[in-house]
Amino acid sequence: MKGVLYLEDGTVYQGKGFGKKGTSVGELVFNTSITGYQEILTDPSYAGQIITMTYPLIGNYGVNSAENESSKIYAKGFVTKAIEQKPSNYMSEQTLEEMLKNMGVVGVCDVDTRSITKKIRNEGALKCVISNEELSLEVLQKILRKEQLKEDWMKEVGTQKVFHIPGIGPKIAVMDFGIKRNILNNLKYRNCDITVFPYNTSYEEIMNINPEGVLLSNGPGNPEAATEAVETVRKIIKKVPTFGICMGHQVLALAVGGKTYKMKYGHRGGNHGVYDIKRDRAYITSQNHGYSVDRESVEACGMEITHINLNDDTVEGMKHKELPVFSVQFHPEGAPGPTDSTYLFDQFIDQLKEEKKCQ
Ligand SMILES: NC(=O)CC[C@H](N)C(=O)O
Repeated sequence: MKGVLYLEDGTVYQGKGFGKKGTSVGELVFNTSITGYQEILTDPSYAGQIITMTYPLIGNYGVNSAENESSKIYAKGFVTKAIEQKPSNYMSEQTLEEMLKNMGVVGVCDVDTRSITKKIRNEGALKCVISNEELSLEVLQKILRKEQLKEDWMKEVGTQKVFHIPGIGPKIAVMDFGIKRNILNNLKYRNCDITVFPYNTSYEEIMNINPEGVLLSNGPGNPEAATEAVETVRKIIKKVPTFGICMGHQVLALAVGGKTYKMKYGHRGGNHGVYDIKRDRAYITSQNHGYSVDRESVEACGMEITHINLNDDTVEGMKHKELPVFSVQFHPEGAPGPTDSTYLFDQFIDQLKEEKKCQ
């Protein structure tokens, strides 16, 4: 089966097809992780995107459903140099190709992923059509032109119904913009009593459960499209300690009156150095975002910068100067090592205890 990527600037990459037979349009991005392809694919924050892995050998330890970050793949396509068909891992249940077929994702391999990455780095994330259906370039071009990229994915990928995970610890309300399972696991591990709310839940409904803390999740799309959530978060942070992760961090920035912007090609990978200013420590972090918070805009709205990206100095974390409200752009639950930056979940829980003492 042949496979092809056709980019909006007319560039064509031809290779082999794998996964589901089909054609789809998305934003072409690259991820620099060496492992974690399964967590990457099932991270809902990739909705609408076509993921190119820069590491050439993908699929070598197979797939184990316990590692999924959600029950679906929201990405539109997957691109790798080589895909391993005979994984070696006693926990593997299926090959990556089988997973992509079962979950309906189009794959292309045997293309020069270094050249694709260079292209994205030079020109920014590009609109692209991925296909393994052997269509002509004219047809692909038409499909590419016809389809618009969506920006408000966060409104549909999260839970559609409120659900509760009982616990004996602090009562946490989660605003779900497309949450990764491991964020919930980190709260469960700390015994939290968790209620997860769909996008568009009103401030009143969230406050009805009397939460001790609110967690703003990760999620796909442009944070500026999450207008309803921004309004709700604006009210919440005045009343309840809040912790934002990735999209949650960006929504918080907008809620305090700051700005976000689209980066040229974003940060996606398990190897991004981040400096924690207060702890005077650097952490290797897991990341997946295409937007970023504008530093001056949030500093002018009562926020203090707590974390900085060591590659490009962008904002990686912030906290409110007066309220118990903080956030990070990277994924503390995505620890590339065993627990690297999970101290942030402890910081959140400690803050709730402090607040309780003061009441
Ligand atoms: N992982 C996330 O929450 C991503 C946030 C946002 N969609 C971005 O790309 O910047």
